[in-house]
Amino acid sequence: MNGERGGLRTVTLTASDGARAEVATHGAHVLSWQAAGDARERLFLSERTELRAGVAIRGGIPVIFPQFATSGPLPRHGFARTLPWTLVDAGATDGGRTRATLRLGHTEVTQAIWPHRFVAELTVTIGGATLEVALAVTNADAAPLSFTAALHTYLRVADVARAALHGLRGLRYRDSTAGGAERVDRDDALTVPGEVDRIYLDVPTALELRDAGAPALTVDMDGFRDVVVWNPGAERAAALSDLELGGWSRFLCVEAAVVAEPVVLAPGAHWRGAQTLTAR
Ligand SMILES: O=P(O)(O)OC[C@H]1O[C@@H](O)[C@H](O)[C@@H](O)[C@@H]1O
Repeated sequence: MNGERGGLRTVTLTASDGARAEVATHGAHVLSWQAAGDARERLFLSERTELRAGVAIRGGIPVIFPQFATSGPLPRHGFARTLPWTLVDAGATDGGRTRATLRLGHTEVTQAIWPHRFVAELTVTIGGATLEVALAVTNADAAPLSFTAALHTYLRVADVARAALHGLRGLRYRDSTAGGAERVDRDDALTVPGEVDRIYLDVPTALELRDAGAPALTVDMDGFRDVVVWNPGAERAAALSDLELGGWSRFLCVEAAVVAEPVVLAPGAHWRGAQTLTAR
């Protein structure tokens, strides 16, 4: 079902079991998700975010492509999150779930700053307790292309100070709050005492977010090797003009990512990465 939110066109997906998600064509951005039989909103969306063409949305699931953060010459986090995508398919799947696919290809605008021909597709599938978001990229050029990417998922929590992310113990991470210093996580669970900005490398297992105010949520990755965990903390959040007062305490970003080693695609080659959230 097509609609509008702010100044953006949206597609609302409703599965037969009542699961629901809203996706803006701008950025192929998932704005909202509710699991079947549970009215709780699972994603955080800032009350102060702008919803208009060309502007990055604070919350939901920004699609980061073809550059993570400032790791290259492109605008921070690439251009996919601020460009219009095209809805190419929506409807029920054979398994009784509901899905929508949006596409972004090269244009004069992208080629002016990133001289590659590509097709990116984002497929959002809901049903039961899960939301699956899959990013697929095809190199439509005669030369190899390389990119980094992430699904910058803002998971809603009641209070980030009482939330804990399990499954990272023993893994290496780059600490972006310490100039990218590499460390090994020795904690039973990641908690958020202040700013957290880490790139975990080669994450082999599912993660579980436990939040004192809501049932747990698991995050599964397929094709994405890394996981970025980010929360600005109170001090840095104060400088984010698109985040409401105290908003930082109501989310933890857990981002399926491919950052440490860029994906390199030969001409005609294809890559796919997916993140599945499951409400417990
Ligand atoms: O404010 P932006 O551009 O949406 O980025 C938010 C954050 O995104 C995270 O992925 C990065 O690790 C952080 O360093 C960054 O601050």
